[in-house]
Amino acid sequence: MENAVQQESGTQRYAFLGPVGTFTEAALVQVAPAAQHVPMPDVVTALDAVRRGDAERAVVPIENSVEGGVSATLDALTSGDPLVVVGEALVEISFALVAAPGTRLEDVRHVATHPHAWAQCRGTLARLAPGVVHVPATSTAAGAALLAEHAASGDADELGFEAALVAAHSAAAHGLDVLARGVEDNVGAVTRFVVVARPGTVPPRTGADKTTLLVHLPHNDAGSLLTMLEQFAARGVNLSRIESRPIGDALGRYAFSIDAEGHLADERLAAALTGLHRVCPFVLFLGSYPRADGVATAVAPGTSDDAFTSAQEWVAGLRRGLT
Ligand SMILES: O=C(O)C(=O)Cc1ccccc1
Repeated sequence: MENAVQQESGTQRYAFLGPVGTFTEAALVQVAPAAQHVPMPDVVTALDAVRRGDAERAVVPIENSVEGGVSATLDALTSGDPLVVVGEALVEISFALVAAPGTRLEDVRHVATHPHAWAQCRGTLARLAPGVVHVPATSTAAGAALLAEHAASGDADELGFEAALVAAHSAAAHGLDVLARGVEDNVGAVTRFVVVARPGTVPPRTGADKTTLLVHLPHNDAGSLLTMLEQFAARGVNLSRIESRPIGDALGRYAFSIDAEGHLADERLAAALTGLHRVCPFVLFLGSYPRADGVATAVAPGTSDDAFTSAQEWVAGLRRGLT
């Protein structure tokens, strides 16, 4: 079976946040090593490639243990033609500082990298190279690629940065000098990546699944957040992530991006969804998929599939006049 999946992914095109050497590529290698890997310049372009049918899947970062949610991904997933999450991968994150051959640490005043990479290394870099300034890049590897290109053509001075922060595992591959390794502020940080597809079939339930949703609050008064959360709590559904994103039409209007433990096929999760549908003006189902850590969903007493179906049968019986 695994071979069949592998073979199938071997013929599939997976768009990812490129270029080669990003953490996202490392996540893609975990989930579909045999697939065709198609680097994209940013998350929006990677997701749009799936929307257009130019790729079957996209792999993009969604959350990390230091900086929290990746807003660009959360927003791009939920605007435009529908997409769903069909899988996830976890990558341990460690960074290296690279520069054109011959550059000394004391020459480094500006460092190009992805904003999430900068946020995870700024403390260490401030100690290593006091006064150093961040130059935003679309990815870690994109900054390094520019450095390598300009070093080769001898016009590195025009670039506006002297170094790049890259994934430690690919530091050697850029053809640059490694000035420092392990420059992250938090050792053991992890980033979570999602595999995204066009809506269609939902991956089968494994017993260790997550469901991703976007929800608008029922009404804007005291207790509206609680009303939404009660839909999960009353059915014993635990949340592994919840964060607010501005809806964008007016100040103070927020949507909630949520990961719930469980699968659409779980009765307790289905019951939570029906509750949300009743009380919230907008609920977007963004997929049920196996958890990367394989941790089985905890089932509180009275929230198993059997408990839900026997309760439904009892009510059905009452309606038929049985007592
Ligand atoms: O830029 C990359 O290499 C990415 O894959 C995005 C990213 C950046 C920083 C931490 C985790 C993922």
